[in-house]
Amino acid sequence: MIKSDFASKLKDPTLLVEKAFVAGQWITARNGATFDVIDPATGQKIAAVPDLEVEEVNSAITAAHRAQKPWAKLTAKDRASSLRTFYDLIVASADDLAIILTAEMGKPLQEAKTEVLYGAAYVEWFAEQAKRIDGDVIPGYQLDKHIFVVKRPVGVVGAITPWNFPSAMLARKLAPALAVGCSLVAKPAAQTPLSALALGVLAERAGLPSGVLNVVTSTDAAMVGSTFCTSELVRKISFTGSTNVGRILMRQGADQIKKLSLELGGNAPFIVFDDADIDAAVEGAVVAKFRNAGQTCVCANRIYVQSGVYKEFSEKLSRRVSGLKVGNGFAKGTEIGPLIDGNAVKKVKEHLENALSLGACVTVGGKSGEPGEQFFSPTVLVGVTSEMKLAREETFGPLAPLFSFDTEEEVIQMANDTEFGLAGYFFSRDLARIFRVAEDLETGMVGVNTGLISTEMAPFGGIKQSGMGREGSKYGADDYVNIKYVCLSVA
Ligand SMILES: NC(=O)C1=CN([C@@H]2O[C@H](COP(=O)(O)OP(=O)(O)OC[C@H]3O[C@@H](n4cnc5c(N)ncnc54)[C@H](OP(=O)(O)O)[C@@H]3O)[C@@H](O)[C@H]2O)C=CC1
Ligand SMILES: O=C(O)CCCC(=O)O
Repeated sequence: MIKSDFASKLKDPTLLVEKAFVAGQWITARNGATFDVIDPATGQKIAAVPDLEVEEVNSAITAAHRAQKPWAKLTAKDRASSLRTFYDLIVASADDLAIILTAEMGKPLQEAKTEVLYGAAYVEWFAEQAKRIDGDVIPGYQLDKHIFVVKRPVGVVGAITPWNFPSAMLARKLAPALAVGCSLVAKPAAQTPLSALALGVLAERAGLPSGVLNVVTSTDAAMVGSTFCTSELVRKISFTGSTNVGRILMRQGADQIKKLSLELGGNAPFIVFDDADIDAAVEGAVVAKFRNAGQTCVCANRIYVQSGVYKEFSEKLSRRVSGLKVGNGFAKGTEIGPLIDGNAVKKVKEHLENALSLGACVTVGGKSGEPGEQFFSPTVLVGVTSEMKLAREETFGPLAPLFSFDTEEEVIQMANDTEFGLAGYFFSRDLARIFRVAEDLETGMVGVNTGLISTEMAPFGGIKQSGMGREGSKYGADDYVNIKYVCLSVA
């Protein structure tokens, strides 16, 4: 049983479950194995969930397969109505879901609530879109030929989600999948299974038929991934996480030409031109860099500042960052929570030390271990160059490195000099430049004069090694349907 403090804060304690959700049943592992969920702020165990094995993952896939066709046979309006009920339940439980999220992942409570509502917005959006999975009629190539285009659900979807957005990343996969008539088996990150299980509770309450949504928990992510990829019943994998694991899934899915959506790592450039509103650029940089303590795939990883405003921008950003409050996500006013684990802290330290050894200087931050082992103070680095590790690798932590540049041409070349292409940001007031740079950045998403681009209404996704497919918007359903054309001969 859970005895942690956070559990006593819940208005509805039944949202906190320590069982997996398979075929409409809340199950333990057949061999009784469990694994611990740890609060990254305190290092304390907060729950233990089943450590499922391959047989149980296959049971979930079979259940999803059994449930899928009857679910797809419902009218779009009926599916929309179930999703709308699910959305209403998520919103009604947002405070509790945020508490669970902060406890397992560490982000500040207010940010956790924002994430829960952001995820819910995908459910609402796709409840609306469910009724708009329109086909087409194309003029025939002969007088008797009539060409109808219909969109059919791909079938069972295997979804693998990361720890950094444990609620929203699952919501934005399950919402389009269920809206178009797919069923889904979700595997949340082992570090953050509780938010996904809580969504399972609400899906059940919303009356989603058994097996339409399953949540399997396991420490053997490689087993779950390969089971999804090799099962003939799973027709599509939707993954958010590291580029490395994305590659593994692509290789494993190759034999069956598995349909894939991959939302992978980024190395986002954030550019401040001489003509920018510097105060707005500072605010944009704080959001783009320090949201979720820098643990977001769209976080600014490389901040390029034109030489004429470098001093002003670095001073203003350093001042602003020095005011950010670091602490336990449950503490009032906390803006930066802990990093997810010791490896995350190690990576930030490594990037920092490498940059310092090559000549960079810290203007603010640079310290770890306060108020706990997994905390890292928000840091600004000046004198950064492209030889440093942080220019090539995603830091995934609260480290803001400031590069200097002189010309637009030079910065576009620097910004695009990466195998990643997820998000890019820039600040400028020159309209012609805005169009040029927005077109020239090799990324799937561009924020102009803003550091926040995430919304359920826009197509989220990357190019190059940042992945394939889009989540959200009217395009988001495309990844979950097959296009079929019917050629009808009526003379
Ligand atoms: N695009 C993004 O949003 C994210 C990017 N990242 C990047 O990746 C780095 C490492 O983070 P990490 O959490 O290790 O990311 P991973 O890619 O390892 O984890 C993401 C998800 O994939 C699962 N997974 C791990 N290995 C496999 C496998 N062989 N087959 C199938 N699924 C697998 C994980 O399970 P489990 O947790 O149980 O191991 C988790 O559910 C970060 O520092 C960051 O740079 C990380 C998270 C999100
Ligand atoms: O880091 C991620 O994988 C998700 C990005 C969150 C968002 O802004 O949608």
